[in-house]
Amino acid sequence: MTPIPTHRVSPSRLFIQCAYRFDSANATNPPAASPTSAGFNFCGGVGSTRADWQSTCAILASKVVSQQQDTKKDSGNVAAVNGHKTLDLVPVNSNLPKALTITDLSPAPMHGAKLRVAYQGVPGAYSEAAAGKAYPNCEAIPCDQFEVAFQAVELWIADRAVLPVENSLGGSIHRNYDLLLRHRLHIVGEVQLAVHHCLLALPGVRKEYLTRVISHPQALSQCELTLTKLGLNVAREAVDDTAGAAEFVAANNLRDTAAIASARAADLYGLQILADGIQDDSSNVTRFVMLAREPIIPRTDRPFKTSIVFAHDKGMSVLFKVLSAFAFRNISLTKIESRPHRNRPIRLVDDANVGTAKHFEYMFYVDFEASMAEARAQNALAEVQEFTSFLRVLGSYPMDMTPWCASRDD
Ligand SMILES: O=C(O)C(=O)C[C@]1(C(=O)O)C=C[C@@H](O)C=C1
Repeated sequence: MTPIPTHRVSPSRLFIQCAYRFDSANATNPPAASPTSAGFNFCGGVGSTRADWQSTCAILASKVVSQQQDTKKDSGNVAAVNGHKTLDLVPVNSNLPKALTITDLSPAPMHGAKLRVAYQGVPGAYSEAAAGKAYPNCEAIPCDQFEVAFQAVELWIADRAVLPVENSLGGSIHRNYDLLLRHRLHIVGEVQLAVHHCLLALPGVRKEYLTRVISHPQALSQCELTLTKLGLNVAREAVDDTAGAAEFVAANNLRDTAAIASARAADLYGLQILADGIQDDSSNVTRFVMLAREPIIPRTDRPFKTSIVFAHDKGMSVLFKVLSAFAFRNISLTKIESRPHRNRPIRLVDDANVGTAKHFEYMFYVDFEASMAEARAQNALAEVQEFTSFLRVLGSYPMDMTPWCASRDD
């Protein structure tokens, strides 16, 4: 069997300060939670008893309601952008040149050419298709590792990176959650892609000849049951990306190995499709996020999502308190993920001199359905900061609302 090469992993570098970073190192001087625009001041410390906590929650909930009513009253020609109100005072005259707005400045730098979008994999990878869906007509730049896609943006080789974060069958792509934290890029969008896997082999090869199936680990796990149903109880080996697996089979003229990849990969690398639609569920979908060096300006005129990551040191029911900061403001959470805290994996808890218990420490990633331009989101985060030792907004970005379709031509 031809061994599968391992790829180089480049070291990480360059850190850019996050525009929305709330850092508990500055906890004595917390950032204003837009108190003037919302008529709502940041709530101070929360008492330690259950009664204290419940009454704080009740106060918060009533303030949120009155704040929402106030916002409705003074809407009119005043727009709230990131907690600041802007007035539209100039009468419209269509003959005059239109003033540039902040949103004209925030989209992609175009270099007079196509937007350059880095993705992990080689042409034919699903990440390439996601890049095309997110930015039609972009120049997709293949990268051998996720880390390299991050660096391509950090070093201005690319304008955006597109990164898979979760799949409806395989779950979260944990490595990318860790990378989001290690790098300083901002999430500026999301895109969901129907993933339709094919079993690919050299022309003339039959299923009976196969001794091995290779693909990206996510693709292998998404097709696990179907492979067994097809009688392919052969070795399954993980490689860096699906299209790379197809390319490898073709380049090495392997007649005993099949790849799981897209129909486009079959075309590109001259392979035949032995079986079509081999994902274990026809509604197999992967969610990708788009990353940029600068955040986009959050808006309120369309549905937005915000992604945060936080950690906490100690305290009772911290996770409950954090999640209720969203619940009391009717903000829906769409995702929660925990990852081991790399810098502080474990915490020792003194148990009244009897002994010490060890607790694992985590970073929590939460996605919620609100824009950072909304006072309710700003207030929720100001409150979350009270309970956490670290809080970072990874991005506030438009939700992918495109109707989902399971077809291969999606
Ligand atoms: O290997 C590819 O083609 C990829 O784009 C990566 C990836 C992933 O990481 O999940 C993307 C979508 C599919 O879920 C399978 C693999």
